Amino acid sequence: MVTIRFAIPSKGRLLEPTLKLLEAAGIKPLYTDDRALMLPTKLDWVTLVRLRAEDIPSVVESCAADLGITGLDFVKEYDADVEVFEDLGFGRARLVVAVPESSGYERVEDLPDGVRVATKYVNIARKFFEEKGIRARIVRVSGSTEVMPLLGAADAILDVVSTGTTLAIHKLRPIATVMETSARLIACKKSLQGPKARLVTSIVELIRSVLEAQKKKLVLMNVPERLLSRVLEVLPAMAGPTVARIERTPEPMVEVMIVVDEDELPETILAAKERGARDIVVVPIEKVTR
Ligand SMILES: Nc1ncnc2c1ncn2[C@@H]1O[C@H](COP(=O)(O)OP(=O)(O)OP(=O)(O)O)[C@@H](O)[C@H]1O
Ligand SMILES: O=P(O)(O)OC[C@H]1O[C@H](OP(=O)(O)OP(=O)(O)O)[C@H](O)[C@@H]1O
Ligand SMILES: [Mg+2]
Repeated sequence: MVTIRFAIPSKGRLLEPTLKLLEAAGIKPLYTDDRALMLPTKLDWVTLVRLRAEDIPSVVESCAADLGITGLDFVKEYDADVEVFEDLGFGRARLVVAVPESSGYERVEDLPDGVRVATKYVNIARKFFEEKGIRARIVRVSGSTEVMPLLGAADAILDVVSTGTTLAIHKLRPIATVMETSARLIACKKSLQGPKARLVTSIVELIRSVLEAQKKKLVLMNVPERLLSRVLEVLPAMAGPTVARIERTPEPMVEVMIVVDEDELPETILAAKERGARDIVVVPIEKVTR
């Protein structure tokens, strides 16, 4: 039997949202065991492999795992030649260069040659400073980066920022954004051809169907039949809506059912209500398969 290996982060920020996404897509581990690094799933042709997020790009590049979920930052850091699919909507952050508030540096261009930059993104950092024409000395760390300037072990850092709290606590100020990152689904290019292609593609589709569903809601509303055409005017112009007659009401009523993008939801509901829709119910959608 052809089987697929799917690499997922073994810990940290990406772990929970990854498991939630996979579960929604129907890829659920048969059991949980913190020590087990390979986990069979309900789909007997998919095995999950638990790896450090930063090791996933190279493991997927070599096809040792066919698919993986990791941050775009690590794909870039390891310069992995993998297929990168869309944003999964979590693990969103920026990589920034930050300096001590007291340093007086305002821009990257102010940093002198020989500046010591602590980071775990050593390749991204080298490239960034090279392109800026600054001869930086990269100090490799594997965590706790923000404390390095306070210790005197570095003059600046290049690290992940989301709320900015960690920078602020350590009296650091961002002076440049190096890249935006978020969690991505990645695949080995060779697995997208050949005997595994159909299976790998079907997992990509399963995950896409969950992502697409997250952006949409099913909206149900009751509308007096005489106001129907006015309500329909303000509903998004996708395929549909479905209109069903409601039996045994004092005045003729219909139920209108439509799928609406989350972004358009508030205006759609308000406008429909203004034109006479009532009992508006919004229902989450699990999957959208086309
Ligand atoms: N504060 C944050 N907000 C959003 N995403 C983040 C944040 N910190 C890290 N990430 C992203 O999470 C992914 C995993 O990062 P990392 O390997 O540092 O693991 P972690 O979740 O921080 O756990 P640990 O550092 O304990 O190993 C990376 O792609 C990174 O960009
Ligand atoms: O801008 P903020 O919201 O403060 O987030 C940024 C922090 O988040 C990450 O650390 P994490 O919490 O993953 O801990 P770690 O240092 O163990 O990786 C990252 O390394 C930063 O330190
Ligand atoms: Mg971290």
